[in-house]
Amino acid sequence: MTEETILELSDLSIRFGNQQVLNQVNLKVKRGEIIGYIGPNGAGKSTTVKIILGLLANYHGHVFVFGDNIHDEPVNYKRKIGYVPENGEIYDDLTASEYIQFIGQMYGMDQAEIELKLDALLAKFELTKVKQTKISNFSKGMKQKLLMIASLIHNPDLLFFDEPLSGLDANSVMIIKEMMDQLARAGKTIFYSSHIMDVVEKISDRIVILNQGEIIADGAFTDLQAQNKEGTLEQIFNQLTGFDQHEQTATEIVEIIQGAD
Ligand SMILES: Nc1ncnc2c1ncn2[C@@H]1O[C@H](COP(=O)(O)OP(=O)(O)OP(=O)(O)O)[C@@H](O)[C@H]1O
Repeated sequence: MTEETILELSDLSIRFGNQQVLNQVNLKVKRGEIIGYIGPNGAGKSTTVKIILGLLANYHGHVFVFGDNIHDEPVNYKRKIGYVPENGEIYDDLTASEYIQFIGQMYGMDQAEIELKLDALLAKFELTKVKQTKISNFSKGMKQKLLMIASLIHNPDLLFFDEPLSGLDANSVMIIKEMMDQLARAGKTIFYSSHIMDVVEKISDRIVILNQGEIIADGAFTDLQAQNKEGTLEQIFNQLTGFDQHEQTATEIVEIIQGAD
């Protein structure tokens, strides 16, 4: 088993105005790892991914992908990356086929390979019938499947999945979870962000918890369990992020909705 580092963040920091959004984040990710990158809303998860993808430049520290500093090698590494964004920008006026063709061409794939993989993947995701349909007519789950195809068509080595299961039905969720496991075993590295704790708990080799721009836990689920009193990832997460008010907050919301007597 190789110990090759695929991704390294070294003292990664960024601020927006007065807000320190990432504060000296250090992380090394090995080939074949599935990293569950989790944290409360606003913790800085998407910001981390955007920096790694080269979409934000005003950061401090260093980002190494496949061994190269992305500051010195800003384009080449992107060919081997796949990305499912949380709120997928998808070109509604294109058909499913046109969209995937466009993505495949962007990655420099040849036409025959795009066609072959497109048809095969559409069939597996049960989208063959809508190959020539405009994306604006797709359901949420259908769009999500198309984003998944777009992120994988060029056989990337490093995948960023931000809530990839959003809107998918139970059968599709099982396929994607199994697919991620098999991709990792084939040597792909997956950086997985989600708020669905039981999925993160089951699928991740390693869980990194980000809170207010800082890593507050990093280890296998069993390590996190050993270090904390709580049992499930959801409980560990709530304990580490200092949240024990869910019942009280829910009660107050219900009171507001119902109005004071
Ligand atoms: N371009 C920007 N300009 C100003 N502030 C920003 C910008 N991008 C992100 N932020 C702020 O940085 C913080 C972290 O945002 P980010 O989207 O990284 O959080 P997140 O952990 O992905 O949250 P969520 O779980 O809600 O998706 C938030 O307070 C957000 O308002």
